[in-house]
Amino acid sequence: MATLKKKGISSSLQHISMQNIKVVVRVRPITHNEEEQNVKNIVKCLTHKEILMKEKKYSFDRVFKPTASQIELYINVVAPLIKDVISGYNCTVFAYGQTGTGKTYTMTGDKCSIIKNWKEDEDAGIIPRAAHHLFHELDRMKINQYTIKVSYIELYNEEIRDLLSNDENALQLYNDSKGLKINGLNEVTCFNSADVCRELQRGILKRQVAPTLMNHQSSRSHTVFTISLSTTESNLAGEDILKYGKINLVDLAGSENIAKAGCKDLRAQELANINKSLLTLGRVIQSLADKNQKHIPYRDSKLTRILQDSLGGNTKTVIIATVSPAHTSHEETANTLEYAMRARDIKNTPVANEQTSKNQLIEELVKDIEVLQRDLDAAREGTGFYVDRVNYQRIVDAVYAVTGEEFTHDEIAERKAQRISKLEKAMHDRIQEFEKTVKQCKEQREELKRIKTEVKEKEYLANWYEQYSTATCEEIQNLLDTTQTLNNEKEILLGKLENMFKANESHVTIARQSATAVLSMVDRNTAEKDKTLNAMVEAGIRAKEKARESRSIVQPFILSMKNTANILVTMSVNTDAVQNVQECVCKKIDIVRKRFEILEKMGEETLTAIPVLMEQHKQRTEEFLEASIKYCMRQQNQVLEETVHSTFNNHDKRNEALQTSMSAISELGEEILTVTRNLDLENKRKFGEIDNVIKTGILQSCNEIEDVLNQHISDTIQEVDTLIDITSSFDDTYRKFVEDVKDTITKQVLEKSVPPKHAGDTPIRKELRIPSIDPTAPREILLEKFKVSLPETIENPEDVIWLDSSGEGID
Ligand SMILES: Nc1ncnc2c1ncn2[C@@H]1O[C@H](COP(=O)(O)OP(=O)(O)OP(=O)(O)O)[C@@H](O)[C@H]1O
Repeated sequence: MATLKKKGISSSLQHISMQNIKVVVRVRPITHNEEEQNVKNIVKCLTHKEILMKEKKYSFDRVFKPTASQIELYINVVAPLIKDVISGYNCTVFAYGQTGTGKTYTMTGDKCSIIKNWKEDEDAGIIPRAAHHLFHELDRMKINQYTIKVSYIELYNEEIRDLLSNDENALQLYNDSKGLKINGLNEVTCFNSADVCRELQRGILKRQVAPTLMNHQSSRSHTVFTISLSTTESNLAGEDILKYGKINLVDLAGSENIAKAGCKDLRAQELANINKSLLTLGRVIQSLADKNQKHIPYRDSKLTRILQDSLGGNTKTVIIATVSPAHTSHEETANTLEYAMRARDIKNTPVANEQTSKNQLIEELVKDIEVLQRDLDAAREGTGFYVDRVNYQRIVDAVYAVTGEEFTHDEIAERKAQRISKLEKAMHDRIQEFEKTVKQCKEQREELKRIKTEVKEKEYLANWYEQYSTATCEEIQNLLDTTQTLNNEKEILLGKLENMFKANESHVTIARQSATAVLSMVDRNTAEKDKTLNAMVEAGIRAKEKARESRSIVQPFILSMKNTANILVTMSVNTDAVQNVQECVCKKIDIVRKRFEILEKMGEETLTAIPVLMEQHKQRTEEFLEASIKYCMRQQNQVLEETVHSTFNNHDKRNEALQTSMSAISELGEEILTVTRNLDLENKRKFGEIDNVIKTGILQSCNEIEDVLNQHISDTIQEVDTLIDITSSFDDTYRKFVEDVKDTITKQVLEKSVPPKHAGDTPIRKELRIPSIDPTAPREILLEKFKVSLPETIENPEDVIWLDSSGEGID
């Protein structure tokens, strides 16, 4: 609801002064039509305050020549009012004049477009410019808390229509304790000047216009565009103070006579109504100007009721009288100027609206609610329309205060009846509206029911989808977890594989080093063995040489003995000679004894040397064994196995060589034995011959020599046999050692190089090479027979790759 009356006066705070309404005249330029019709200019602007028409001079607050721009008029007439509005004043600007003189042009401008700056746009009228100026000024003054609302009404045929509402029904005027109000008026909040312009454009489109002879788009109605401002500021006490101000921008319909305007029939009736409002306005102005006149006929027209406060009230008012300079409009121009001159005498008492604090406002609203509550209670208790007695008295007092008239009870009753019938009509309309609404509600309820069912279905589906998506998400999560686990396991396995590869690589390196070490040790050992064997062979050779030496020693002796025997045979009779021979034999025997002593010593040396050699060999063998086992512990993989295998092959070759050597030694021993035996036989034979020759004396010596020789030879033979046994036992020990080493290496290698078995792994099949084999022979029997050759226990024949001697598979 728009309040058109002052809320009250705070006399202690406000400076009250009477001031005349400001009246300005604007003369429009001669139009093209008028130029073509050779219309004469009868209006002359003498100064910026005086105008001359037909030798009559008129003075106004300001005169605007035809060449005056829109902005010039705005700055001089309206701009000062914007600051007043912000200060809490109500202001009104009228455009009054004959049709086609530029009222609408002045108020809104021809295009009525949204302007960017109130100082710049050439064609903009007062309303768009004022809107921009107001927002600009609030901004400049740094007032942040404000609300701007606009309303736009049209007064047409004495009916008020809301140009910002879609409702075509006429609005009712009424008075309440705070003044005149328009029931149901739409007030639109605007946040910038563009919003204001948009609302103005919307209203203009609804405005009643019709072509007349004088204006092809003549405004047939009076319009009031109101911009209301409320600001909130804190006072010194820190209290929020609300300030209100507004500006009414009034574009009146043209003031012309019916004949000139060229209106007929309905238009004539329309014009009569327009003129009624304007005539009442004229009378109100006349009455206000006449200081003796007490009754001001505001109530004679709605226009004057609405503008009551702007004419002789508390508002700051400016009237812009628009005139045509054409001689053809002489009469209307004179009327307008006269009209305007009279208006100059109207005195207003501009007072800023009372500033209310928020608390006051709340109190007022509470009071309003109480009033309404009382009316409501009264209405509930009886039939028809009831007003609370207190409220009724207030209404009567308010009417008296506004009109200055006191009504009789009959008048009041009549007015009340009128009002009641109006209210009943309104109620009837409301009931119809209510029924319509109920029907709509029912339809909407049905629709709501349908929507609810739909929503339930959708909810069910949504739940289902949610559950399904949750389950799917869980499954996906599980899959992701599984994938992650697999990835982790894969990573671990890859790591293990990598470690295995690295370990294998290092195993291969170690195995190669070990193999090299083993080979070198085997080589060393073989060299030692060769050395020992050589020493033994040398010992044998030396024994053989000793035997040969013995033989060479014995042979001359035997020859000597033979010669002696011959001598004895030939000279047996000569005792002296025999005696000499005996002496000589004795000497020879001494020599032989000495020689045998040497021989014996040599044999002893040989016997002493052999245990030393054996001990050395044993020691070296133990060292070798120890070192070999130590190295063999590091054997790790297949490469080593192959290496060892090849090593064993080489070793077998060495064994063969050893065997050959042993055979040679054995043969040598045999040879020595044979030679010794032959020597023995030869000796026996010789001694037999000597025995035959030497019958006494010498025979005993010869027997002794023979015994000594036999003993020596048998000792030598025994030594050689012992040597052979030792060699043979050494050979066995060596073979056993090699076998042990082989077993240990194989065991270690297999233990280390066989990768850990996993479930699902393909069993590793060992290669088993059988030299001569019947391919059809049962594998179990073959495995049983040859499993001793395998490095590890294998129960299943399927785990073995069967190869023949050439390495070809026989599976
Ligand atoms: N001061 C001016 N400068 C230029 N053109 C003007 C001026 N005043 C009026 N006009 C032009 O005159 C024509 C009529 O003006 P406008 O419609 O504003 O008259 P009006 O007084 O509002 O008429 P009505 O009362 O019939 O609505 C328009 O085309 C307008 O552009």
